[in-house]
Amino acid sequence: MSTTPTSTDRTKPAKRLTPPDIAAHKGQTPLVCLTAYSAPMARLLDGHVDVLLVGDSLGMVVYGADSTLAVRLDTMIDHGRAVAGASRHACVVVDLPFASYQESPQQAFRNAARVLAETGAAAVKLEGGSEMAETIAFLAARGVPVMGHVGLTPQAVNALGGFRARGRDAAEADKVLADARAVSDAGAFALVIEGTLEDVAREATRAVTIPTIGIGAAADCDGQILVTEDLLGLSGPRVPRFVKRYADLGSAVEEAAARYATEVRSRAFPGPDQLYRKRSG
Ligand SMILES: Nc1nc(=O)c2c([nH]1)NC[C@@H]1CN(c3ccc(C(=O)N[C@@H](CCC(=O)O)C(=O)O)cc3)CN21
Ligand SMILES: CC(C)C(=O)C(=O)O
Ligand SMILES: [Mg+2]
Repeated sequence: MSTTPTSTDRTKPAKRLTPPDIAAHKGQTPLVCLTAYSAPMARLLDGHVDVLLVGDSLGMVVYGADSTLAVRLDTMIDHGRAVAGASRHACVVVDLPFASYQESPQQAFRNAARVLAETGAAAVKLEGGSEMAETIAFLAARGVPVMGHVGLTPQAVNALGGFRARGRDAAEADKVLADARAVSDAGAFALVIEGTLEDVAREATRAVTIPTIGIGAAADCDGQILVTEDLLGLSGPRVPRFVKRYADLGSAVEEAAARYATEVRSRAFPGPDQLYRKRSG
């Protein structure tokens, strides 16, 4: 008897979205993108998103640093492997961390190749515009799909003087537009535009041939991304303006911890169901 495969059929591998599938979304329905750093989160999000980004924001969100600068390539690879292994539908993209690609196209290729080979992810993301065009072309020509990232580039926090929105004056607006064009022309398959004035992000989206993925950018972008912990209420009281909270899991975690603490102290936990006892009778 033959059976019709359904989306819940786990006997066949699901067709995972590829970088070319993502690129084909230019001007189509918005791309849904979220960050994931762990296997359980990847499992929960995978059926709902097109892209899972293993972002170097994990340095701030998971490891508590005040910038992304100290994140190591090995850390990105460990988290990338967890996310790629626990997902089957989304296109998994891993951020190249600070100082793992800025030195030369050769350095970028060596480290991006490790990411693809050791994680199972399909693509890397790197920050920067015209100054990274040569590197993006070098990787793209050698089998490494690249997602770009312009506007507010957190790895340049020291050069930018803080996590502040870009494109506020004419010179900055021109720079973001030129960067977006350079990344697209260099052969990136998609482009994150972060923390950029709405008009500028909208114009950049019109100016490039690849999908733009906004975060604090514009609803007109070809997709949107947020840090998952931010929208779940798990990343602290102060979040960037561009975050919308869709749940308050922080409060749920605190309430669960408080109930557990009460039950341990009163010896209500563990109860009979949580203990190994000889069968009676
Ligand atoms: N949890 C988290 N969410 C993020 O979106 C995120 C990270 N971490 N870490 C890496 C980068 C850093 N990002 C940030 C961090 C802070 C602001 C921020 O505080 N912005 C202020 C405006 C500051 C100003 O203009 O002076 C804001 O109110 O949005 C923005 C982006 C975005 N990325
Ligand atoms: C916020 C996204 C775009 C990112 O680069 C990250 O999570 O590191
Ligand atoms: Mg990042």
